Amino acid sequence: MSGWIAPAVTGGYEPVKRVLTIAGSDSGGGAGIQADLKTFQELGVFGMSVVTAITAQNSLGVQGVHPLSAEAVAQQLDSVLDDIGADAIKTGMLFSSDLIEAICVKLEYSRIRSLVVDPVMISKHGSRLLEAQAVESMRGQLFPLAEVITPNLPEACALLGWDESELATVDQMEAAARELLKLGSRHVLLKGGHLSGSSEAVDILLSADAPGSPERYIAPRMPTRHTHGTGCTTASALAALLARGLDMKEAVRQAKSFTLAAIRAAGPLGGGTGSLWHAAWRMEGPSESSERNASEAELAGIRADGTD
Ligand SMILES: Nc1ncnc2c1ncn2[C@@H]1O[C@H](COP(=O)(O)OP(=O)(O)OP(=O)(O)O)[C@@H](O)[C@H]1O
Ligand SMILES: Cc1ncc(CO)c(N)n1
Repeated sequence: MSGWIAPAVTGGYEPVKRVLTIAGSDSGGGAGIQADLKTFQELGVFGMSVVTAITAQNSLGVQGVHPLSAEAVAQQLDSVLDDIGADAIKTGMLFSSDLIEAICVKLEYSRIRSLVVDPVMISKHGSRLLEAQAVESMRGQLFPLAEVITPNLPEACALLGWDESELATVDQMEAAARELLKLGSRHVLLKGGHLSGSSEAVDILLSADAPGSPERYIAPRMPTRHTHGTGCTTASALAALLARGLDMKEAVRQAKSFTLAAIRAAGPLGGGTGSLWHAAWRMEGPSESSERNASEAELAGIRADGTD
């Protein structure tokens, strides 16, 4: 709690929540730190950033990756956590085991409860954003600290050692979520954006409190190629909403809805995969209402099915 009361996106005044992203910079502005900070601002929390790597990146791909030293990352973390503090933290591109180890030392010490780990590995264009040998550090050291991990399908396969053909249906997604939960996080949100041949975008939430009861979140799949930054946006929205005190199921519902609105409004910036428009949710809800209630306004189109 920051002790700072400010105008809230939901109307009225609220204590300001502090949310930190630990991630890579995307020069094109669509993913990484840039997507995270835009999302935080839209969802009414105070955004902060610890940069792990600079990428030279645009809609066509990743042209360069320049990691920072573990010392530079640890120093940024100290600067933020020793003074300002954080109500939630989201991690994205962490690049190497050296960086993961340095980050885990600080996170263990800070005892942050709402840690959202987006296990970023490979960009949509196929560039490595996490060294292959760092996958083990992520699984073994970072996941047990996480409130929730948010892998996409290729990341889930890499984490479990599965072939992608073994993760091609929603039932297989539920089986994968059960295996991912064994890696030590309190929740798993397995994102189905990469599930081909489906008219729906289905995500699975599984909680350690109810490991036999997966929850399906179902949205219409937007027929667009402009999806750069969907994963970063979902995970940072989740961190912002958890910081604001929503429970996990409601936070997932609203994070998915926020991302869906941003995908719907995404456009052709550059010659390749365009980026999301993070301000879109403002236009989709009943903006005439001063009691702007995201759980109704932003949820048009999202279904949550308990499948116990
Ligand atoms: N075309 C689409 N229409 C609707 N929702 C989508 C679409 N593509 C992805 N999503 C949703 O966006 C969210 C992010 O999922 P996705 O699997 O794309 O993440 P990702 O692969 O990690 O993204 P990134 O490219 O940033 O790494 C999920 O909730 C997913 O269901
Ligand atoms: C810096 C960065 N983080 C995450 C992603 C998601 O793939 C990306 N493309 N770039």
